[in-house]
Amino acid sequence: MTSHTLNELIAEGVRGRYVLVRSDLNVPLDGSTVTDDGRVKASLPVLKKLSDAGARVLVTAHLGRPKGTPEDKYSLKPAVARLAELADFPVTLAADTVGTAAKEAAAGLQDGEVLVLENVRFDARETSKDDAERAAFADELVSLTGDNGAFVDDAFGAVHRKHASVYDVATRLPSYQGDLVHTEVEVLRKLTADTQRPYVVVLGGSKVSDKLAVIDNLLGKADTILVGGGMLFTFLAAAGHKVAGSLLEEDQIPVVQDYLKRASDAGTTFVIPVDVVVASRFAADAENETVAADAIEASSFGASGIGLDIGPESAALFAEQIKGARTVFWNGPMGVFEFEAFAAGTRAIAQALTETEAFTVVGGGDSAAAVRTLGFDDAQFGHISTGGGASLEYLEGKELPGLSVLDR
Ligand SMILES: Nc1ncnc2c1ncn2[C@@H]1O[C@H](COP(=O)(O)OP(=O)(O)O)[C@@H](O)[C@H]1O
Ligand SMILES: O=C(OP(=O)(O)O)[C@H](O)COP(=O)(O)O
Repeated sequence: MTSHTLNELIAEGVRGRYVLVRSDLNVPLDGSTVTDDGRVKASLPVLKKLSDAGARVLVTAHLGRPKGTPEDKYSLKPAVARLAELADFPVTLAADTVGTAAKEAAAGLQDGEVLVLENVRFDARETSKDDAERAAFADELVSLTGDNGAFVDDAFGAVHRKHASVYDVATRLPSYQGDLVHTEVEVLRKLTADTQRPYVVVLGGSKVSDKLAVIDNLLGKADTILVGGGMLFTFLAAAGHKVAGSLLEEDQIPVVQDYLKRASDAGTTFVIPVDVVVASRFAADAENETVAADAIEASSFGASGIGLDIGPESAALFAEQIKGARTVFWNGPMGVFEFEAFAAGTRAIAQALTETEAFTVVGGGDSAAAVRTLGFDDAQFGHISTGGGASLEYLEGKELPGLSVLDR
């Protein structure tokens, strides 16, 4: 199956037409400062193409995980300010998503102008499991496009989400694949069609249950899974160890125990950290010490210690696996890399990826941000993907709602 492309839409003619574009502007922020603008830069080419062709562009995007109601800290303002700085075409942000402000701004849009609607997740219907609720929100988004609108999905990072702005709008408008989605899918398609072994998957980050879910389908596909970041504590707990105040999803312990049981039959080896950097509290200047992974509660911080990075022995163990691999996929920082004291594990893994002969893919908003803020260059990796969860689910072989809905 194939999707229609942005170039086809442009060839059809878009001057004066409203084109709804789903972009991924979910950038990491420090207050209102964008700490990595990778996703903004990646979203720019499609918006420019449409603007140059004279379309009236309406952009939908999310930031963070607000609870279905407006919250200033999840406003798209910083991301859109950065977009406007980088763009050589007019970009503005509507004060709401489908309310009076958005309607008025959309109605006044001129050819070649880009209007970003406020965070779609400020409306609970965006992520609702109820089809009718999502449909009602999608109808409101689509109504902003008049009677000759089109939809372009360029938000690769969100193609695994069956959300109104990703999925439902595509069932209502002529829909096209954006160039970013196209490029990302091409790289991952080649990777899955011809995976060179050993195939090592490195998992970390803080979206623990999301990432644990993908392991199910990676068993048997990956030769080795290196477990770091927030999810490592659920693995340690599954092995019977205490993890003090570290990030733990207790309800996931049986899931992990099941994975550990099935792993050897499936031909997949898990490598779990042997040491952990434990902090007195979640802060950049927290006291910290490195302890054995099975003795987190024996650190001087006792039951209140929080594991914020993998230790140096674990990093060396992981680096060795990466060096012996022929394909490496990495999603999720090994620790809280935003704090220098807890960035060493992530830095060591990034370094190992730059030194291996393997084809390397780094996926995820924060993972991409980590390699850049730690001083690495995009060119040192095979591919830096804007989507972590999305690329993992693609590699699992799962059908992604945001992609299949574009298939004709
Ligand atoms: N041990 C840990 N405890 C808490 N948070 C962690 C830990 N290790 C990593 N993180 C956090 O995980 C976040 C990134 O997670 P995630 O969103 O899953 O990654 P990505 O965006 O690359 O998919 C980072 O902000 C990092 O600080
Ligand atoms: O940041 C994102 O995904 P990622 O952390 O898996 O790379 C995407 O913007 C999707 O966000 P979501 O995981 O809140 O749906």
